[in-house]
This record gives sequence, C-alpha cells and structure tokens, in this order.
Amino acid sequence: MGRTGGNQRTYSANPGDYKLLEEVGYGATATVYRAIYLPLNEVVAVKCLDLDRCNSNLDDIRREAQTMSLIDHQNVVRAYCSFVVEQSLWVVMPFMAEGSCLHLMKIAYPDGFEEAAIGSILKETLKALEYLHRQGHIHRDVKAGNILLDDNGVVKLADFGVSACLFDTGDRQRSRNTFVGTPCWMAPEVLQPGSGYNSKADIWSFGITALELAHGHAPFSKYPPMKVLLMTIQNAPPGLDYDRDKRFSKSFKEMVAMCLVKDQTKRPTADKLLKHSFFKNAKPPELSVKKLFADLPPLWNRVKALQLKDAAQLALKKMPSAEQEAISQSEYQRGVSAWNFDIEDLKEQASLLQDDDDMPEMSEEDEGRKSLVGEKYSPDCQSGLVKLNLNNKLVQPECGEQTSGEELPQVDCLNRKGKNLESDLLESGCQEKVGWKKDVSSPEASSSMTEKEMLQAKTKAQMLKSRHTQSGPLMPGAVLNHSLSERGQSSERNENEIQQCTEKTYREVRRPPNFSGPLMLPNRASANSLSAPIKPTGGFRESLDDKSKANLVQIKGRFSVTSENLDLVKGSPLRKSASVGEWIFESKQMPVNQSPKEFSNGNLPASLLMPHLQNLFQQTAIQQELILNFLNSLQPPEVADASQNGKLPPLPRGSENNGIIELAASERERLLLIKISELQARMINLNDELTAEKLKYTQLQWQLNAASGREENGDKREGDA
Ligand SMILES: Nc1ncnc2c1ncn2[C@@H]1O[C@H](COP(=O)(O)OP(=O)(O)OP(=O)(O)O)[C@@H](O)[C@H]1O
Repeated sequence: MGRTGGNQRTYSANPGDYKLLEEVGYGATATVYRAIYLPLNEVVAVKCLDLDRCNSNLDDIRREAQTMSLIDHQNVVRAYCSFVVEQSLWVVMPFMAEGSCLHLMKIAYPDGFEEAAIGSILKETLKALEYLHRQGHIHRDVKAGNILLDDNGVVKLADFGVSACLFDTGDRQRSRNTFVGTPCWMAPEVLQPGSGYNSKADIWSFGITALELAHGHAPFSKYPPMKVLLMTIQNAPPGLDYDRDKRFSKSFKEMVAMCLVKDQTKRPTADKLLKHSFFKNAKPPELSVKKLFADLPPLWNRVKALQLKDAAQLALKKMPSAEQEAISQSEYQRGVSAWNFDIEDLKEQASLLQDDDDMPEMSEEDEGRKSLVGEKYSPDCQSGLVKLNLNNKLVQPECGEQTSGEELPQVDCLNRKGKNLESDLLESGCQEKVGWKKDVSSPEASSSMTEKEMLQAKTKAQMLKSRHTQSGPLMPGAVLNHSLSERGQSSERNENEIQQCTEKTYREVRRPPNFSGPLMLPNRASANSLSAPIKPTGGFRESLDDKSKANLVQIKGRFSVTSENLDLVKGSPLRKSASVGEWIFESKQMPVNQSPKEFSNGNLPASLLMPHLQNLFQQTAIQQELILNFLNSLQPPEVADASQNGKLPPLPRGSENNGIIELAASERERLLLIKISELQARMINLNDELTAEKLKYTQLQWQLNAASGREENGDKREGDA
C-alpha cells in the first residue's frame, strides 16, 4: 500500500525497494533502521514492528498506521507508508538524523539540557500536541524518547503505537482501560480506578517530560512500575524545586507546575499552555537545539554504544532481587515505553502491597517539606544514589531522584521491612554518610562519580561494616561490641570445650589459651583458690612445668597429681587430700566404718582380727614417721624449695624488695604456723587414736590370751575325762 509523504513523493509497499542499513533505535515492540528508499535514493527510517510482540490486533495496528499517514504537521513524525513483511509491520518514516532526546541525554547530557534548549524542544512538542488534540487524538506516550531531532534542529513527536482517538467507540474505547504506556509519565487519572481521562493526560506527561529534559531522567524512573503507580497516585506531584533547581527560571517552574496538577480539570490545554510566557520567550530550535549535537558521532554509532552499555548493565545485575529494578531501569534507559501491563491487573497488585511498602501519604500541601528535601539532598543525589545492604542487594535510591515531591528517603525506610536491626543500623549509617552510585561498576555510574568519591564511599562502608564484624585481635572495644547472642554462643562454645576436656584424660596436651572468646576470669580465679576445683582452661596449665604436664593426672586445688607421685602412693595406703594436700589414710585400706566397739566384739575370731590390727599399727607408725619428716622439712632452705613446687607462695627475690620480702616472709610464717598447728592437732588426734588402738590391742591380746587359756583348760578337762 503506497502512500505519499509530506513531500508529495510516493513510497512503495515493496520491501525490496528498501535497503535497511544501521539500527538507529529500538523499543518494546520495534527496531528502527536507517534505510535507503532505492527508487528515490532517499534516506528514510523504517520501523519494523514485531507483530508477535504487539498486544493489539492487526486491524488496530493497520488503523494506527493509517492515522499516522493522515497526520500532517511539521512537529509530528508521519508515516510515509506501511506494509506487512512476514511477521512484521514496516512503517516508513522520515529519518530523524539525531535520534531521540533521550538518547542524546544519555550520550552527552546525563543531567539534562540547558533551559534554552528545553524551551525550544518543549515548544515544538507542545505544538504537535495542540495539533493532535485538535484532531481528536491523545498521544498517550509523550516522553523524551519519543521526541526526535533531525540535524537541522527540527523537533518532531513520534510513536503513535499507543495513541488513541477521542472519537473511538466500542472496543477501541474500551481498550483505553488497558493502558499501554510508560508508568513514569502517566497521569494519576490514568492510573486511578474508574476515572476517565482525556487529552489532559498528555499535558501531565508533557510536564513529566519537561522534568526529564531538565534532570536527565523522569521522576521515579528508578522504581518498578507498581511503585511508580503508587507514588504517582499518593504523592504530591513532582516539580522543579525552587532551591535545588536554581538554574531554571521561575517561568519554567511555573509552567511545569501548571502541567503537573493532579486534578486534570485544572490543567491547561495545549493551546492555552502555548501562550505561557515560558514558550513565548523560547528560541527557535535551529539556534538552541542544533548546537546540542554539534560534536557528536553519527546516530548509529551512539546507539551501538548505548546498546553495549545496556547489555553490560543487565549482565551485571544478575541478582534476582535486583532484577525488576534493573529491568525497569534498563527499559527506561532504552527509552522503551511499553511495560505492556494491564492497568487493572496493576491496580489489583498494588492493592495487595503491604502498608509499609507503600509510599507515605503526602498531600499537595506538603510544599514546605518538599523544599526541605530539596535542600537536604545535594544535586549529587540527582543521579541516583543508592546504598548497599549487608546482603549486597541493590535498594532504592535514598535521595530525591528528581524533585522534592518524591520523598525517597522515607520510602526507602519503609521498604526495609523485615531486615534486622543490625542491617538497619548499618544502612542508616550508609544513609547518613555513604553515597553510592547505583552501580559503581557501570560506565554510567563511574562517569558521574569520581574515583576519589568512590574510594571514600567504599572506605566508609568498610568502616561501617567492620564495626559489625568483630573478629580481629582482642580489643576492649571489640569485646564490648560483641552482641549478646555472640557472647552467648562463645560462652556456650567454651562450656562445651570444658565439658569435652573434662571427659578426656588430663594427659592430653591442652590447646593454647584462646583469647578470642570472652575472658574466663572466674576460671582463672578458681585456679588460685584453695578450695574450688580448677576448670581445665589453658592459662593455669601452661604455667606448669613440662614434666608435670607430661605426667599430669589430675589437678585439685593448688596441687597437681602426677603419675610419679601416684606411683609412690600406689603401694601405700595413703592418698593425698584433695583440699589441702595432706597425706591421709585411704579409707578402703582401713575399715574405718567399723567402730572400736565392733573390734572389741568378742565374737570375732583372733585369726581375722590380727591382720587388721597389725595393719593399723603399721599405718599409724608410717603416719607418725611422715609427720615427723614433714616437721623436719619445715626448715628455711627446705621451705624455699617447697615454694618452688608451688606448695607455698614463692619468696620475692632481690635486695631492693626488702619490705616486700619481709611482708611475704611474715605471710609465709603465718601460713606455716597455721600449718604446724593443724599438723600438731592432727598428730595429737593420731596419738589419741594410737593410744586407743594400743588399748584395744592390749584388750584383744588379753581376750586372746583368755580365749586360748579357756581352750587349754577345756582340752585339759577332756584329757582328764
Ligand atoms: N524516524 C526515526 N528516525 C530516527 N530514529 C528513530 C525514528 N523513529 C524512531 N527512532 C528511534 O528508535 C527508537 C524506538 O522507536 P519507537 O519509540 O517508535 O519504538 P517503540 O517500540 O514504539 O518504542 P516504545 O517502546 O517507546 O514504544 C526511538 O526512541 C528513536 O530513538
């Protein structure tokens, strides 16, 4: 189907007449090529729409193309002709050599254009809208990605893929409920249930486009569609901030504010808006727009560079949780308009969102707060700062993306549902101090963040992180900063170690003291105590000499029992006191539970009693000998020796410590005296016991003699008889 273009030339519907050259653009459903129309040797653009990817039916698409071809305005990209090629619809258009405003910003103006250029671009676009509205059309997809520029600075509004006719009836009218478009640019009434919309929806999108051209990106552009929906409905409308956007005129700010009024009836028509002072003073585009791309490479090379960059960014964002945002971001960057969601589905999904995931209600009266936010967040924040949480997830930007109305920090706080306190603390630290570009490794991010800034941000983040991970050498701060649970775990671990140690034989060589866990002061104290059994921690054990360690059998109080002294004890009825270390009788060696009364029981045969008594006598003799030896050993040189064995406090050496020596000596003397008196008391007891035993022995002897005398008498009597 051939049509004539504005230049009155005829373009054939034969795909063979078109030689497709470089790819100059791509969207949700289409790829656009620079092409040569061979019969006329004229450069054109061919948009190849993939019909499989289009939601609309073929008739709708055909009608759309027809509409486009009937449109005739210097600021609207018209279709020369359209035809189906296999699964594609080809739309032939004039080639706009400098591509879209979005691509231009992405390549050379990431923070937006200057006001003069914006004024010109917007004025031309508004002229196109005025024309379309007059013709009964709603464009429905006004955005920088659809504003095309040619090399003369001519500005044209493109892409009628989602446009609608106000005079549509039936199915097409109903299809307006299933809005296909770009959420960031959508008017609240388009997103709101039940509310109808009209050409004023384009005026809202026009206002958003103005902000996009001013900042390099649309408000909320970093958010997933559902969040954008909620923000658009619940938040105060975005706008140019009086403080933050100082570089822009009051007139520009006013014009934007007029477009971005939630009540569509209060928005001006395109016709009325064109009369605003901002547009009256706008320069002709050939003056203000043409210079924007003066030094840039050809469009197809720019597009290729952008494609590579997008691909790299998508590859970097492989984490599933960041996927949605990554796609959202990427789609935006590519200038794709169609998320192709059903508005009713989206509204339903939005109603299921948790309260605390929602945006805080913010009325239009919150202007004061808006300017505060604008002040608080530096222009740096415009380029989309994000913070990184403990799980390395990308989270929402913390700074106002675009305008004060976005209130992003609050959104972010509310969105951190379910994270633990530590994460929150860390994140709040980041919020305070650390500005991280969304993806520092991406070329885009690195281009807007100096290396120094990145390094500082990283260092700060590491510092914050290190406050949480206390795993270095023992430091008071670190110990104090251990969380309760950590401490609990540590002490539990040590308890377990202790338990295991006690179950093992004490011959095992102990682990060196572990100072990374909590200090075990009570255990160490118990090592010095006279009564409490020591827990086998490393510290005290390490102080024992190697020989003792090698033969260590048991530690009790201040004393260690080695296999050597155990051997000595083996053949002896004596054992060492667990508490004070004296040698005492081993109870099993002597039936102490048997009272002297029982011994004196005349029913016991002498053959049984004799060994016991002899044993008792022997033991008492040994005891006596030991006591005497011990008393003899309490001479000064031996005392010093004894202290070497850890039995008594060691004497400090050195002439300069005379006072201390005296003190220590008197202390030792006092201890020795106590010891002596204890031993003397014990000796007296033992003597008493010995006397009693001797008495019993005598009695038994007497009884024995008496018994043997009776036996002799009996024998004698028997013999006599
Ligand atoms: N006539 C043209 N001349 C030069 N470049 C063009 C032309 N038409 C479109 N482009 C480029 O191709 C890109 C995609 O085109 P278009 O927006 O029409 O595709 P789409 O699939 O409908 O996209 P969207 O996802 O925005 O609906 C544009 O952003 C623009 O950069």
